[in-house]
Amino acid sequence: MTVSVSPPMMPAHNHEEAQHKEDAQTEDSGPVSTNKQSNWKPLIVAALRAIEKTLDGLPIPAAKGCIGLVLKVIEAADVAANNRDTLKDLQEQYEDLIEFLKSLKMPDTPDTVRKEVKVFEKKLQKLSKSWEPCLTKPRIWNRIWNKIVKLLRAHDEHDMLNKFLNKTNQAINDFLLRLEVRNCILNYREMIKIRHAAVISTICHAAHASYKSASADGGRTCLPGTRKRVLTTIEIWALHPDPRHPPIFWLNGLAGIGKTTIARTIASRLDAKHRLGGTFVFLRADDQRKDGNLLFPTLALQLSSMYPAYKTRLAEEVDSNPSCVTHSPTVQFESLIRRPLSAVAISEPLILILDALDECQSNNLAEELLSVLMSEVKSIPFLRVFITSRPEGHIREALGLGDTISQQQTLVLHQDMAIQAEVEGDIRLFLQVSLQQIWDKDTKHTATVWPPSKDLETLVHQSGKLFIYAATAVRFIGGNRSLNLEIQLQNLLKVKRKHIPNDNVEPYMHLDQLYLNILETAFTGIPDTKNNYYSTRFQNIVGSIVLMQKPLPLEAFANFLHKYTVDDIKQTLYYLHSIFIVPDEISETLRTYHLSFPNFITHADRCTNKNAYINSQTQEKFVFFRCLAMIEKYFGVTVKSEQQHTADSIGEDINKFEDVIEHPQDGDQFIHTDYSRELGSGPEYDTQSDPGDDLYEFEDASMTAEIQYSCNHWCSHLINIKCGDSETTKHLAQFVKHYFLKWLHQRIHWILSTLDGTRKMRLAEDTFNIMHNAHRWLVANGHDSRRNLSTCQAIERSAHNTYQLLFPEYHMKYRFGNRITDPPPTLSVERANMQENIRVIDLFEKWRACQTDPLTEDGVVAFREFCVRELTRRGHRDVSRIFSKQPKAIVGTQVSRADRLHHRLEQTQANVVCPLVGCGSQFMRMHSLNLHLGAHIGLTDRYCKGCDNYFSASSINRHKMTCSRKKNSTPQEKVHTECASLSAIN
Ligand SMILES: Nc1ncnc2c1ncn2[C@@H]1O[C@H](COP(=O)(O)OP(=O)(O)OP(=O)(O)O)[C@@H](O)[C@H]1O
Repeated sequence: MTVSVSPPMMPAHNHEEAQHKEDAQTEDSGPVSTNKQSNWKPLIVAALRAIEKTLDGLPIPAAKGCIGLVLKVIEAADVAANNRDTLKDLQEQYEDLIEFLKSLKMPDTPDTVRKEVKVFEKKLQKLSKSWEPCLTKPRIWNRIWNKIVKLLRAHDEHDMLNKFLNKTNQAINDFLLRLEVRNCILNYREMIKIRHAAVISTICHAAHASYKSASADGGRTCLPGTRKRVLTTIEIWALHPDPRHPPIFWLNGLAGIGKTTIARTIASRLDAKHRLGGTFVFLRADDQRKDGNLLFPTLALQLSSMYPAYKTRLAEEVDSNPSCVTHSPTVQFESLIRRPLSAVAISEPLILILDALDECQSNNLAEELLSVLMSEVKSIPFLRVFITSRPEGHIREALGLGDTISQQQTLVLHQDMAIQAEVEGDIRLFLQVSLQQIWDKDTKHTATVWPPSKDLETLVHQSGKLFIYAATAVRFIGGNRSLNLEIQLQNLLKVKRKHIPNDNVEPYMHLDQLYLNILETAFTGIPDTKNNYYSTRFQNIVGSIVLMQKPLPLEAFANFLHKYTVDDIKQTLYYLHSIFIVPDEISETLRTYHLSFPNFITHADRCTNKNAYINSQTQEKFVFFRCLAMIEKYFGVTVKSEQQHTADSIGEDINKFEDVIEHPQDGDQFIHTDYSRELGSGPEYDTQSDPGDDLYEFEDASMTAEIQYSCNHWCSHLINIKCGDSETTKHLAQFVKHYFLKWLHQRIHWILSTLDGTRKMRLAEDTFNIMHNAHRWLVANGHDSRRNLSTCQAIERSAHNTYQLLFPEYHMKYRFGNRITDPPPTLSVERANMQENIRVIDLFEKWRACQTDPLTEDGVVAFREFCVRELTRRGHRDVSRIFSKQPKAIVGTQVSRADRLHHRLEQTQANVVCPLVGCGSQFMRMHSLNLHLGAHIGLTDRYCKGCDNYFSASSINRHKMTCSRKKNSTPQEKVHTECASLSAIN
């Protein structure tokens, strides 16, 4: 901002100005004389004009001419005086303007405004320069001549000044207009940005799927100097400049051979070159990372952080069709990857990485993802996909389809001769570097080379070309500082005959030996008898860790096991630090380093140590019983307050629901299933719909981690137990009789109180899968036992009633045992609309983002209009019907009974405060605030299908009674359930 405008672009500079002052002094010698002059002047002019008129027609032309001249001189003097005033005003205006422009040069002025100020200043300068010569007086030093010239030029100067004034005003107007337009554009852009950010934030994704997220071994990449050939091959493929180069690269190999480490190294190298589009590292122990449905949404989010144009297009796509995020992989790819990518001009390779695809929850889904990639990626130039997995049959099959030669490149780590020749050297280097580091750190004898080359060679040989061996060996030798390095090394080197399993063949023979060696150290000094305290403790602790569906924090795990303390667990795992990550903090999770260990220890052929071998049948039963015990403990003690809460939030219908289950009525539409036809005779569990597998676990802050685990996973342990086990059947029957309904109520409450539509459906689906699978397990036991039959019937009845409660319009179509994934589309639309209604907080946040003033009563009205606009834009039907006539007053808001109750309950522990000025109501949950805000703007979002009307939260209950009286002919519950279920959603 170096340009400056000088105000005196007028001719009245310096001496001129002085001259003016002098003139003014001589002309106006004081207030009195001025007054006199101004009083006399019109009289004189009038007299002269009268004389001029009387001289008309008289033969004295000179006299008339003289009078005319005098009149002209007087007029010119007036114009000149006016010019002086105008000039003065202009000067003042310029000075003001310059002051104002100066104030706009402050550091906090937005760049756009600075730009406009600069342009405006330049314009003013130009103006001043162009007019200065015209207004400058000739320098004549004679005062009389000066005055004469001034009088002669008075009219011209007047015109010039007028033009100048006009031009200046025009410049000012231009400046203001440009500022306003720029501001509007900025606001608009900002709003679009906020809107896009809000849309993108709704995309369901796996938060920790990127290669940068923490992993079990600290996210290590290949040790420099190792895997040179593999890395080069992959990099050449990835960065090949031909856009038609095979777009898919599949790296496969045995467990623990080092695929993930290679993928991570490639990812970090491509990332450094800005060629990495996104990564998804599948992991079976993580609910989101095992979910293939989240692959494309997660990659899309990662791509959007790379390309702004992609982000904009992605937001538009999701905004116009929000369901595309949860649709089939084909639709997801089209809407989330292909179309947004078309907004980006990709002229260099862009790589997506899918690591450990074999850990995707469902084989079918993995195949579907691969087939989408195989058919779609080739049509996007430069887009490439790098996939790693174990050589599983379904992946091999899926990648074997189609024109594989032109589409994909495959590298099999354990079969490629060149790589196999190199791997020994890599493992040697890895062992050498890692063990030497441990030695130097531990002993400070940095001059000694350790381990001796003979021992090193033995270790290299024993590794069997598996990196996992080398990595575990390094952890075994140096992972526990209290153990002697030499002794640990020697323990590893001794391969005992008994550790060579009978039928063990390559490739895991050496790894199994390593695990057996390590396990033996854990049993040192323990009597070799079966069922002693230590081996039972080992079985229960290690068995639970390897069989549980997801790792628990250390303390929660101890609580889950109940009879073992944190110290017991640490003691048991003391010598197993190379296999398990045992955290120091009890709040951190306890887990295995590598999946190869659970595979090993649960196979009797591989794990020949009888004390250590985990019989999965026995241990699954142990974990199942612990789950039931946890649920029993929770519902037996704490459920009372929870039930109160449930009844408040969902309405009384949950109690009616209980009645229906306990005392079925004639009107209930049960579909009595022919078990043999519907479910088959044996336990053919649908592993895809295993409750543990397809679960977005509900995290309830009132529950501890072990209780949450038990509620979510009890059935996934049940279905792994052999059918017909009488002890399990007995426990299951007890559970169904005493706690199943309470467990189901809890889940229904979760489902109904979940606002996120996808999550809601998932939770519902998982709840039905649990019921179906538990039923299947019982059916597989046969119906001969009376107890079995009644347990089966109780589960089936509960499932029907739950369906009726959740999907009242479609309960006739429900068939027990079928998947519930696809409720008819109209249902989804209606539910989506209801959810739109209640997203008051979302809307409010959005609205507040564009507001600066505090929210007054007018603000509430404006907010309500905003809601109407937004809901209409989103295609909500009958928006006008869901708002009452007047928004409620801010102070003393009448909220529903449930809100008031919440308010009262939550006064002690408020988390959120109503943001409206003068209200100040406090709530514990966003849900309650949401209801409350809805009440402020007069949202009547409770819908009754019985009479097709909307009601406010406070009047829906009253209406229910009237409505049921009107509809005597139809089953009362039907209407009530409808009202209740929808009101409960809110
Ligand atoms: N080049 C390498 N340099 C250093 N460490 C390595 C290297 N390759 C593998 N490792 C280590 O070996 C262990 C096993 O490797 P990784 O997890 O990559 O195997 P994987 O083939 O992906 O196994 P899985 O198929 O079971 O997932 C890890 O602890 C890893 O840190």
